[in-house]
Amino acid sequence: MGLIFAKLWSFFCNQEHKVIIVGLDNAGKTTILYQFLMNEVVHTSPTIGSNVEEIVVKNTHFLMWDIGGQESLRSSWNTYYSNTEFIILVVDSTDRERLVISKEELYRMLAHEVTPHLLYKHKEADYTPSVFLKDCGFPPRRAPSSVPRPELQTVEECTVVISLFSPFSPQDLRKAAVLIFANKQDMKDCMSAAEISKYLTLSSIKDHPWHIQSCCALTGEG
Ligand SMILES: Nc1nc2c(ncn2[C@@H]2O[C@H](COP(=O)(O)OP(=O)(O)OP(=O)(O)O)[C@@H](O)[C@H]2O)c(=O)[nH]1
Ligand SMILES: [Mg+2]
Repeated sequence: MGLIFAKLWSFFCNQEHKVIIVGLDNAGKTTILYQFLMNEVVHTSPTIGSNVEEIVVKNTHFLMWDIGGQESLRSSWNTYYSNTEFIILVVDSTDRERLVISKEELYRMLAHEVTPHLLYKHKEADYTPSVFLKDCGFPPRRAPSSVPRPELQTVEECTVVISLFSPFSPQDLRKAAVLIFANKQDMKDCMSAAEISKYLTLSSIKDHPWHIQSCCALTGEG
């Protein structure tokens, strides 16, 4: 009996938690990732695609995805959403001009779900369930290839189909907690976490746990 509990305990303790690190280009995401991993500042160049690292904190494993923040890459952030438990949004606290874009990206992300355009596309002949599931953010290996194309009319029907094929919810970020890093606090004239929180209207976020933290990725403070 004790052995079973021990096994269950180790199974849950060793579970991997998926974290995505998002934010505009130059916000400091990659610097933060490697500060977490190595307690060091690494030389970075703009991330094309993503970096992924596993970080273990007190026997809890986190799979951290650092996703490139350039404008052309932001439309593919949603391909990283499936099974995400934590979102880290990194904001460059000196970048007042683009805080509005960070805000737009934050709310676009939180509103992400199976959108009607997927349903519309589904009516096209070559839009197979595997393509549909892939568009919903599931890895290709989870998408069944041999099942016939179901006739889906509503978001609810899609949700049922997806729940049959995948353990994940199509609204992948629905339960994700959000941590906002107000980075570059070492810089003169940077905005405080309180200012950023107010501008991003974080208090209006009711359906996700969230927290804002000021930090400096260069020193590891915060
Ligand atoms: N002063 C200061 N500079 C920082 C801080 N964090 C990151 N930087 C610098 O900001 C620049 C961009 O950092 P990155 O970590 O590459 O930014 P990123 O968010 O990964 O950018 P993309 O990969 O293009 O999305 C680098 O020159 C970093 O050294 C910080 O806390 N303070
Ligand atoms: Mg980067």
